[in-house]
Amino acid sequence: MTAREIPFVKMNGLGNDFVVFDARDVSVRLTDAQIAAIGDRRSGIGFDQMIIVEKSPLGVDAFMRIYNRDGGQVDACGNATRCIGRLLMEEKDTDRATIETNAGLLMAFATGDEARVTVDMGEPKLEWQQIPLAEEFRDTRAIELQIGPIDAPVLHSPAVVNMGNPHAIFFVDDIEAHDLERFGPLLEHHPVFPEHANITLAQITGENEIRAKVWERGVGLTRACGTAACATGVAAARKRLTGRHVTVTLPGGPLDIEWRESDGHVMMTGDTELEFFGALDMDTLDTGKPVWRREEQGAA
Ligand SMILES: N[C@@H](CCC[C@H](N)C(=O)O)C(=O)O
Repeated sequence: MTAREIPFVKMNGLGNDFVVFDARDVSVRLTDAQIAAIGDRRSGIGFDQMIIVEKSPLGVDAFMRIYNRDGGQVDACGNATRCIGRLLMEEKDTDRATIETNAGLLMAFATGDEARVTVDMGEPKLEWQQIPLAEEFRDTRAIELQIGPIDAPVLHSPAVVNMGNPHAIFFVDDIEAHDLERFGPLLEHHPVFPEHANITLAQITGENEIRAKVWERGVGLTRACGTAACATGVAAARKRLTGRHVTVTLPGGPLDIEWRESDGHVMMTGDTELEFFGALDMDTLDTGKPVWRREEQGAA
């Protein structure tokens, strides 16, 4: 490793993938353009989110900073929380870790299978100001949207939930019958969402079984979105479409979501994958084609 290289780990949760930098002992500061260059799947390393692990100001195991592929910083990422929880638990050789985020403190728990991690994602926020929405809606189980170019009436009344980030969930009969790639960007930027929103299509497929696909704010279609799965579980239970313990199956695989009765917290359990270790040449970041390499010995 040369002086200007920084190590990274490539991980994913159900195919929602991350480049993770450890900035606990070195400073990693990147511009929006540099983040977008690293995230580009053709000319960079490629990721849905970039994660920077920092020292926790509150003194817990670590602080997790999250960036979408467009370079925007966001407060929550469920799949990354499981991945970083796994890294921290392996590092400390313990069965739990506490992660500070801009959305609060999150706890990760080992399950006995090193790749499978449970995370306490905290309580969902359900008031219109907390989503946030631009205008008052008393009942966030279904809000009426005015959307010109989208013709299907079913796509006008999503449930909205904040899981540390804003989500709109449209319950439909068949998630394949709607072109999420076409209307995802319109809904993400709808004026009712002043901070934009992650857009989910959800289909009830059985008792406590949901299929979903997600257009992520700042990214686009992803293989999975952990906070969207949590928000979908909460919304389905609030609408009495399911109970409080569901399996949400995304294109990348299933997540077990339980909205606990005892304290209102959302528990999420699912797989993580450590893809490879690598090193990034910091001197090439502004060329638009960052140079990086895999570390052979790290491959898992
Ligand atoms: N993939 C994530 C969510 C990442 C942030 C999201 N795109 C946003 O802008 O809020 C997850 O697994 O939760």
